[in-house]
Order: sequence, then structure tokens, then C-alpha cells
Amino acid sequence: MPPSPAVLVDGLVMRYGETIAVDGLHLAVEAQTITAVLGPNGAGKTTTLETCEGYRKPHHGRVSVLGLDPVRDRRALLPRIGVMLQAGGAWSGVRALEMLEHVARLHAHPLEVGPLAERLGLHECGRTPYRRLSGGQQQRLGLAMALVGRPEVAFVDEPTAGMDPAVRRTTWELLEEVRADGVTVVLTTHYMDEAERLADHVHIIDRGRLVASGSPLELMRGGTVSTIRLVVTEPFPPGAGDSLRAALGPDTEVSQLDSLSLLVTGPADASTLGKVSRWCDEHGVVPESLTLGQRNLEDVFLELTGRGLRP
Ligand SMILES: Nc1ncnc2c1ncn2[C@@H]1O[C@H](COP(=O)(O)OP(=O)(O)OP(=O)(O)O)[C@@H](O)[C@H]1O
Repeated sequence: MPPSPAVLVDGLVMRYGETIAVDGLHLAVEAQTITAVLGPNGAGKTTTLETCEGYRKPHHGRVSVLGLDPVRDRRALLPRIGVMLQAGGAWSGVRALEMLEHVARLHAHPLEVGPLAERLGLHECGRTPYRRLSGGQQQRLGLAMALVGRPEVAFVDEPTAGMDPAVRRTTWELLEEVRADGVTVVLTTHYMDEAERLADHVHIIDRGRLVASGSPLELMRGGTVSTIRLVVTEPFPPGAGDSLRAALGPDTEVSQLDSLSLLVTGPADASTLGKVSRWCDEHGVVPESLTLGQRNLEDVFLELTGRGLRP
């Protein structure tokens, strides 16, 4: 029998008034892995995580974490999970290190507070009340609070949003270390490089529904294998995507990523490359780069939904 998932979301429906935030979502998270939930703004990622954390009750369907119901079994579950919310999570007047020590005491085998705070650069603001911490400091404290208890499952909502590159790398290393320590990590992110580097498994959601699941490699290999990325120096003329699509024929798909880049998916062979460069020539488009490559997670999302992942 396969091991039971650490987190199971089974036909979850969540509504805010008329808005359907999560629309019959199914996903399973294998224990001791890092699972990334990807999706554009408003896809329902935070709502799903908050339901797994026991902050919201499913309107339909079921959620189970470590075999427990996050609402009904909240008291039993709380010491076994770590939570990093997108914002907040600490009392406004509490000092940063006091808060971290408090959370550590709620768990049976916490990490040492000092070294964790030092690694996340929290020692320098350890005596600062939470409300006076900068946004970045609050975020690092939130991450430390999620991990300090050595939880069995850590839910981290956009852990590196807005972090500088060095702290981002430290965060990635920390998440990899806790996974090696046996922690199951469920994270949401908008950063493709984060998901590609960290995640064992990715669930892509859009409009509250699962649109694809797999390891980053499986997702990037599935379907069309190759891409040609055309980046230009001046914005494309209106209708450029349609015009290039017509020039390339039915075997290829053309998506406009932004005003300066187009992605061609399909056979990225010499003939297609020749057609792209002829099209540039005929339309007065000056390429800055024309790159052949395997599609990345962002391309996968675009192919599946026709829209980009980033805000
Ligand atoms: N408290 C709320 N009241 C009303 N609508 C809400 C509330 N929270 C979320 N929504 C709506 O539910 C939908 C899903 O939101 P959610 O925050 O779960 O998405 P998300 O994928 O986490 O987005 P983001 O990447 O921007 O954090 C969106 O349409 C959002 O506007």
C-alpha cells in the first residue's frame, strides 16, 4: 500500500460570498518532500493553505493533514505543524526573539533559537517589537516561527517574496535542510526558479482548480519539448503574435510573454528558426536574442491556461 499523504485536499470548494476561490481542488502531498503550489494571483493558493492550517472550514470537500481534520482536531495538530502566513502571525507589541522563543516552547523538540535567528539575520532586531520590524524582518521572523518547532509539516506562504538574493538563498538552504530532517514542506510561490530548484513536486492551480501536477522535470518535459524565445529591443507591433503564428504554420504555438518577448512552442528545428528570423526581417523587428530551449514552468503554465503566472 502506498504511504498515506501528509496532506490531502479532496474536492475542496471555498467561497467568499459570490467568489469561488477554490473550485473542487484535489491534491496530495507526499511526506518528507517539498511541494510547491504554483498559480497566478487569486488562483486560490492562500485559501487552500489556510484551510489546511485550520483557519478556514471547507465549504465542500475535505482536507486532512497528518490524517487529522485541521478544524476538528486543531489542538492535536497545532504542535505538529508550522505556519508562515503571507503577513502577520505575531502580536504587535512582542519582541522578535521573545516571539520566536514562545513558538519554540510550544513544540517538543525545537531547533535552537539563537542559531536560527542568527542565520536569518534576526539577532540584530531581536529586541524590536513586532510592529516596528521592517516588512522583510517580519517575513524572516515568520519563516523562523514556521520552522523553529521542527514541525512534521510546514506550510509557508510565499516565503521569499521580496527577499534580497542572499536571504533568499539562505531560505532555500534552510528549507532543504528541514526536508532532509524529515519535515514535509508545502510552499506557495510565484517564482519559477524557486519551484524548479526546491520542489520535489509541483501542483499548478488556476482559478481554484488543479491544472497540472508532477515533478518540475516531468512538467517541463511533458507535451511540447522545445521552445524558441524571441526577445526584442523595441516593443512588438500590435498583432505580432498572430502574425508570427500565421507565418509558422499549424505545428507551432506562439504566446506573447510581455511587450518584449514571444515564446514559440513546437518543433524548434532549423526550419522554424529560419521562419522566425525571416518574419523578424519582414516586419522590421530587431531581435536582441533568439534562444532555443526546453520550456520552463512558466511556459508550462502559459500553455495550459493561455496566461502568464506573474502578476
Ligand atoms: N477574505 C477574502 N474575502 C473575499 N475574497 C477573498 C478573500 N480572500 C481571498 N479572496 C478571493 O478569493 C480568490 C482566491 O484568493 P487567494 O488569496 O486564495 O489566491 P492566491 O492564489 O493565494 O493569490 P495571491 O498569489 O495573490 O496570494 C481571489 O479571487 C481573491 O480575491
